Amino acid sequence: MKIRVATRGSKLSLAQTRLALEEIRKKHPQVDFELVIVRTRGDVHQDKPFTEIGGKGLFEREVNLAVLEGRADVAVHSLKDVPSEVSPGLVLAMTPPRASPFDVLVTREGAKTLWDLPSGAVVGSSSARRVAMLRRLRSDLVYKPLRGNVDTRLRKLREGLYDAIVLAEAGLQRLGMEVEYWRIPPDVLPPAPGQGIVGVYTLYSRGDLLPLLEDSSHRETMIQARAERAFLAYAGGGCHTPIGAYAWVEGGSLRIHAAAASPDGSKRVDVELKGDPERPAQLGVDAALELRARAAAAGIAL
Ligand SMILES: NCc1[nH]cc(CCC(=O)O)c1CC(=O)O
Repeated sequence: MKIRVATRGSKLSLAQTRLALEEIRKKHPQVDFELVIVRTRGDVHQDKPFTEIGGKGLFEREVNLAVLEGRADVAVHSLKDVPSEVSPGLVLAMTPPRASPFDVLVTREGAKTLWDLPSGAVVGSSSARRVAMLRRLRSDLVYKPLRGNVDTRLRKLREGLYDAIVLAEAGLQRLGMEVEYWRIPPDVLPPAPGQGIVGVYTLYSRGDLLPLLEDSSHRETMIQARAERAFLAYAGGGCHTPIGAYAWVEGGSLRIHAAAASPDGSKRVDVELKGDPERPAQLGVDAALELRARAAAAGIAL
């Protein structure tokens, strides 16, 4: 049996895709894979703002098109980059074990904390979530947009364009980068829903593939993925709303922490709930509705 795998061709995408395929192969050594590398508009225009080339999630949709058009059987994504409404017809069928869900601060001097940066220091990030949540604690720092792949971002830091940058720990781990950093506690900066999770998507109708994918999937990661994705779908955040959520299993129950902030960081609301690991989507929805109510009461527009 051969599975055609649609993926972006960046170093990080290929590392993530390889990880997912290795996980499937552990259970199903007879399966062969063929990569279908999709060169998306996001790979061609690295430096333009998202809004100019079609908005967040566009590149993932271009990869999904290969599945929808029958040029591939599955599509592999970094879950946090998949828009809240996934392309119609596709289901999340498999996730390898999650890497770190957390964000890290990399400064030019190494592993310095947010509180070690001098007033006026320039922090690079294009994420509304990262900027708003950090601005809340350090409104005296200067936040500047920063795009590009992980290598590019680290290069811009080394070149002195920034004093510090914020990255996903998962990206650094998967690329095997040896950089010193400070892991930002999740209560300071709640992760993006799905951060650190790789998702393998296929069509609902692929009854021939779904069982094979499902039994290669890492159970706890899939529970986290379902809770965080349901949260995202119901939180109603546009791509520029600073929201974060992280679900984890602890002592037999499923927990979720979610937060929303105003873009300038002046307001923030948090929600922590416990639920049944057998019903992860329910917990995600509950957390989203509770967060929306608290955000509305605090005057934060979601
Ligand atoms: N938006 C870019 C992106 N998409 C996925 C990752 C790696 C982390 C992950 O797999 O969630 C990154 C890099 C980053 O945010 O620093």
